[in-house]
Amino acid sequence: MRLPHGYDLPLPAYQTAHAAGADLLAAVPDDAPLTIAPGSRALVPTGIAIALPVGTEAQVRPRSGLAVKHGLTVLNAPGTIDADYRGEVQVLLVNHGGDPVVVTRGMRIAQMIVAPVLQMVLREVASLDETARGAGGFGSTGG
Ligand SMILES: O=c1ccn([C@H]2C[C@H](O)[C@@H](COP(=O)(O)OP(=O)(O)OP(=O)(O)O)O2)c(=O)[nH]1
Repeated sequence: MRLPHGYDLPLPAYQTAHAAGADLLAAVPDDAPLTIAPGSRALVPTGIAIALPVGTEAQVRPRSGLAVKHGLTVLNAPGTIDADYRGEVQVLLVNHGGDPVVVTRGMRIAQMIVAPVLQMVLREVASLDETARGAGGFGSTGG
């Protein structure tokens, strides 16, 4: 689904045949680009909402090019889009560079990866002795 302010933008797309992530576009207004000052963060709209298959998530990850060129990355990377979330996908950008970064409409700001999810079913035990391994770690096998 495209939200009203995202209508004229292309949908996120894979840039190569086997790319893991589809690039997310900034859906800031044409006449109101967003300037992110050094050390600041901004929640950037993408104009899209998605319905993921049950048993999957989408991860919002940084684009390496923006990180190396501008110090721009995703603050909460990887951002988690839950399968039952139906709101707008947003990208929390942070500017770790020394110069302000201007985010314009349609700029490829991050990438979205769909991945499988397993939910835990936790079972409480009274003691670690009930488990085959116990608490051994940090070289306990002699390595
Ligand atoms: O980078 C992100 C991360 C999350 N979300 C949306 C989708 C996700 O399903 C929802 C909640 O995210 P999360 O569980 O990480 O946030 P929370 O702080 O635990 O919020 P909530 O209390 O709403 O679960 O916000 C985004 O649009 N972009």
